[in-house]
Amino acid sequence: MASLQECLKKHFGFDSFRSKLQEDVVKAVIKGDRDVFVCMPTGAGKSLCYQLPAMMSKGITLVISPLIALIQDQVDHLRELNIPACSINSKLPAGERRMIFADLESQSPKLKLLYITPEMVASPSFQPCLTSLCSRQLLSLLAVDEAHCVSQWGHDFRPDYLKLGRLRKRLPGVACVALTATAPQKVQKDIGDSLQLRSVLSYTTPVFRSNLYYDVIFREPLEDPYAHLHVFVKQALSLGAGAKGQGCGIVYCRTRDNCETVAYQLTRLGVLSKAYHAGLKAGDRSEVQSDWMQGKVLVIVATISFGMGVDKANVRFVAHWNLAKSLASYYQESGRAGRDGLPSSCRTYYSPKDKEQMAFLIRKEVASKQKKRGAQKEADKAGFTDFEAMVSFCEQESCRHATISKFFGNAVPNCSKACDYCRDPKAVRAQLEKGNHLSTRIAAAQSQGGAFGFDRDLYAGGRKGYGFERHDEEGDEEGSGDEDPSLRKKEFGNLFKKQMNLSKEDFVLPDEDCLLREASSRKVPRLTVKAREHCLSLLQGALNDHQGAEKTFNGDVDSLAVDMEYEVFKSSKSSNLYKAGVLKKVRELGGFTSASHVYSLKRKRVGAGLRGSSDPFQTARQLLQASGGDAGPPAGTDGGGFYPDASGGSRELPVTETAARDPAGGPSQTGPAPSKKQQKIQEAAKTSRNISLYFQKKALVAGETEDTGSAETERDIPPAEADPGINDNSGSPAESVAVGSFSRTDEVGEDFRPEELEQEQLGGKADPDTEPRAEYVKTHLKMNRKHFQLNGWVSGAVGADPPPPAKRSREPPPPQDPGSRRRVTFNPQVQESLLEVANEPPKPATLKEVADIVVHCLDPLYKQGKFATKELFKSFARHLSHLLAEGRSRGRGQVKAEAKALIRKFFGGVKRCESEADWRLLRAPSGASASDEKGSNVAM
Ligand SMILES: Nc1ncnc2c1ncn2[C@@H]1O[C@H](COP(=O)(O)OP(=O)(O)OP(=O)(O)O)[C@@H](O)[C@H]1O
Ligand SMILES: [Zn+2]
Repeated sequence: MASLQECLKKHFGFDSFRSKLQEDVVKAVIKGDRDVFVCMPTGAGKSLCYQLPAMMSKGITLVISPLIALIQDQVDHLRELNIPACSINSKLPAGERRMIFADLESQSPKLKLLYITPEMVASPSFQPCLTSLCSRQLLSLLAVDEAHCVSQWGHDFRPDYLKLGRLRKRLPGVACVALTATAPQKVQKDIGDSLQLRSVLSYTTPVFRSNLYYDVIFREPLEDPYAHLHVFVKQALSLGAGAKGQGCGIVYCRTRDNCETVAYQLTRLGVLSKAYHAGLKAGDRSEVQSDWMQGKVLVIVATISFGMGVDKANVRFVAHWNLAKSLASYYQESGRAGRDGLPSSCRTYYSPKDKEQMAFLIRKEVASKQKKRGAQKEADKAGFTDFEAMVSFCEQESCRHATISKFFGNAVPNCSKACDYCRDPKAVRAQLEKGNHLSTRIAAAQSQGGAFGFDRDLYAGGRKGYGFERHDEEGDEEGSGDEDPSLRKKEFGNLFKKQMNLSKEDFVLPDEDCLLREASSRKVPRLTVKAREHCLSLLQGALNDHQGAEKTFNGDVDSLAVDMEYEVFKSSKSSNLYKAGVLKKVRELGGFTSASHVYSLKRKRVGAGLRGSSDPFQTARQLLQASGGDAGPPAGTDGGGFYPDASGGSRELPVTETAARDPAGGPSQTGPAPSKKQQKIQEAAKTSRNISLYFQKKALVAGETEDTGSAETERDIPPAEADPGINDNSGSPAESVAVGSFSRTDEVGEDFRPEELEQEQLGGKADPDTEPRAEYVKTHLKMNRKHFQLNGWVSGAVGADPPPPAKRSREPPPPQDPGSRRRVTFNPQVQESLLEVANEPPKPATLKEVADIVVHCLDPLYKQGKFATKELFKSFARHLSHLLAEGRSRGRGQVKAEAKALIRKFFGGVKRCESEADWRLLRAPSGASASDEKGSNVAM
């Protein structure tokens, strides 16, 4: 029999093991007399720990992996190496499936590795196969990848992983290897218990990485946080005067908007940075990633969706602009720095507001988990405790490395001034004291419950614990389409009536964990905390339904709810006004939509990820027909310099006693290049033709060329045939806007917004380009009409025939023009409220709104041929929007005036825009009104 080394070379093309630890694990697994637990960082080569033994054993290795996409990566990779690997999954065409089963049932199956999800392994259809393999002793090893998913304490808990315990019982003679990159102590214990690991050999890499310098900066007290970040980036990348600079960096943000803004600001300050998030088209995303990988872009500003599988050695810093959701994830994300072993920095910008928002999101996530699987208190605490650990990391006066090591059950390391506390404890204290109001709150909260007042009983109570039932989420759960909208209206109305009947003295102070801003303010007469919380939950639900795309945590959208509520609260003088304001926002977001809308989004979302993609397992046929391919020797990977301190060792301890783990771990995704299927997933999530697309990539740098993939973005805009009114600007880069604009003024009323179309797209709307287009438009119109009717909870016109369409205009309606809402007969009280809203000082325009305005203003000029290319038009629109949105709060009217003024100014200087350099000198308006501007050579 060939030696271990020979097999390593023959099958995988590696000359040696990546580390002693890897070699030890492989040997232990091959020996097979004990179960093995492996905790090694991402990219350290865990897969080989079962793949090599699989190739050296007689039978088949069953690999459990949580995601089809991850499985596909692995299977693809193995096939490239000419290794017989396959997966059985629900997406497999019947023919392929039959062939795989036939092979498994044959006397000597060709397959060596069979990848399967925990759901599939527990499914009745797989049982006969499993039994047959067992009874013929053809199962040589059970490998459980991403084993932390088994733990309710782990952030990626997957209930189906719990079924593996039962599976284990059915395979008494088969050794098991459990692998993870993320395992705090209690997770390790769970893994051992749940998988019923026996006499476990534990192999782990210590978490401490001496080359990483950790620090925490309180963001709020900073005068100019972006400038602060910029200084940090320059230092980390050695970009000082005269210095050549080295390496690159990652800034993590929670929201897409933050990504865009931070990237813009850093670029503006001189460090070329690009945003990376799920709102970008797949092509743009891989371009950004590849530019960053190649060093063309120094800083990637990303949501957490970036980084899995990215294996770049010279990341000199990882900064968190927003708080990570747990210490485990923070460690994992920050651990992407310094993989070459050179000194690197990990910084968190901490903000109490961030903390509140994150707590809010976690609570929401927990509530939704509870809704799905019933109360599981222990599990639900995990999110909070892990988050509390993250907060403590930021707020404690102690060594950051020590905090991390303890969290993962390691001994306290010798930090040697590799953190801000060990370097300068006084400065850390001073910073904490500066955030004094914060500490006071924490102290109060801690005296009641956990840090931040996470009253566990309350959380365990789920949505009820939140104060009252949140019907806004019920429809989603049922997905049945038979939800009665009047219930919502009634609930809302009753609540208000009840709350408003309370006397002043009845004002109930907010709970400690109340997320409302200025929660105890009595500014609005008769508006109670409870009513505000209810409104917050409505906004939150609407935002979630509206946005829906970024799956990782979905934090992006939900966190806005708190701000939105506060915005309405701040600007409301009466509770009626407040109520109208909230409803308006909910409606704008497409809230109170019919359950059928909710259903359609759900369906599409599933479709986006899993349906309609080219079958990733097509090559199974070839494989089983032994055509194999001629992959030749595998691409070797240089293993050098990876985690210089990644030493570890085997200890003959039960997992429960193990102290250990990884640097930089995380849910795995092998290979940096996104797989075909992942690209499919990304693509489905991308196709936003909303105006926000104009902002979703680069373009922040003057002189930078624009990708032409935008044509793709627009290809699936519903065509004009559905209604001639849509047609009037076909071919224009702003056609997406036109669809929305048309719709607003069409019979469905002014509520049909381009954002809704975007939502459909982001939510993975069943390919509009395969759906008959007229049907597509019709569906939207119908849906919107229903939504509008539901919104008309005070309307006498619900169900009434729509009046003839208003004159079509390509301009959006004035933002708060009550007259434009002609279709619904409002209850006078609310009508009055809306009028009051209209008289309120203008709301500050969001970047999206600014963009919308800018494109509307620019579109005619594009049509007049004032831009050499469509890309220039878009790039200019982005630039202008950022200029106008930059740090200033003005209403839409003012923004529009300023936009027009700037455009006039610009075209006062150039006849036709030929290059990005043309607008290099264009500056944000300094309060000059449109009428002040002169010299325009364009009519607007
Ligand atoms: N002995 C080795 N020599 C060189 N390269 C290796 C060796 N073992 C593994 N690798 C390579 O290291 C890379 C990372 O390996 P792998 O994907 O198994 O990491 P992992 O620990 O499973 O990470 P994750 O946590 O993402 O699952 C792969 O490209 C793999 O081919
Ligand atoms: Zn320290």
